[in-house]
Amino acid sequence: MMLTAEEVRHFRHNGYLVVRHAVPDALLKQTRELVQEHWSPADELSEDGQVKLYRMYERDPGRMHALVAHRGIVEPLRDLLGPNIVYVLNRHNQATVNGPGESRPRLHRDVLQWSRGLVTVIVYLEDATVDNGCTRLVPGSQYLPFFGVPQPEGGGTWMDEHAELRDLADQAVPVPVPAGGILVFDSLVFHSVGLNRSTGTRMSVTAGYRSVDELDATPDATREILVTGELIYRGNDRG
Ligand SMILES: O=C(O)CCC(=O)C(=O)O
Ligand SMILES: [Fe+2]
Repeated sequence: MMLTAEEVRHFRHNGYLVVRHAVPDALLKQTRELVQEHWSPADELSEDGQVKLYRMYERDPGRMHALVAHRGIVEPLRDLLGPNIVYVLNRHNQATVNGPGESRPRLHRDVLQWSRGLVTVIVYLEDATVDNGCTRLVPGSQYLPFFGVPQPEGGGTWMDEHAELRDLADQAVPVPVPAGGILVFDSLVFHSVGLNRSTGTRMSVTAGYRSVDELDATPDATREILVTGELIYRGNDRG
């Protein structure tokens, strides 16, 4: 075990966990350079006001694999998800540049429901502080019921579209994480980027992981990358 039983319980109960010093400086620098090669300050802003560069793995499989399969990330994930884990290419797989004053934060979930679960990992390439718009989240909100309404372009669920959830918006807490640290959360936790009141950027990579699906006999290699263990199949339809 890399995480303690208390940390695992914290993740399950509150829905998130911060792991400091997960990514070493050289890998952090290499990833920052990669993002800088693909980012232009003129890039269009996302719904919540950030520049988001999607399909990062496809843009540079070598450097992205080095990051998303790095043991500083995968080892804590093993304690949460078991020994067989895939990185998904079709949710997140993105670099984010949260620029000064740009964001219009909206709390949301990254997936619709728990039985098709996902874990979101945000790797901070620069310090994420209260001032420059660190991620905010509502602890324990992974246990709230299903709030469907799929978005037109896929993605999760916006809290502000559900009147029943309005009072919870005030319960979001900021989670500062120094560069090289990661925030791991149950993708059902309501969260958002924070407003950047500083003069600099807050650069990060957002990644989605899940356990290998023991009932999927034909994993789609074009949409998931094994990062540890093996692609097991345990369906009892094999005669
Ligand atoms: O960058 C952040 O702090 C949050 C990003 C996020 O929620 C997302 O990309 O889905
Ligand atoms: Fe999100």
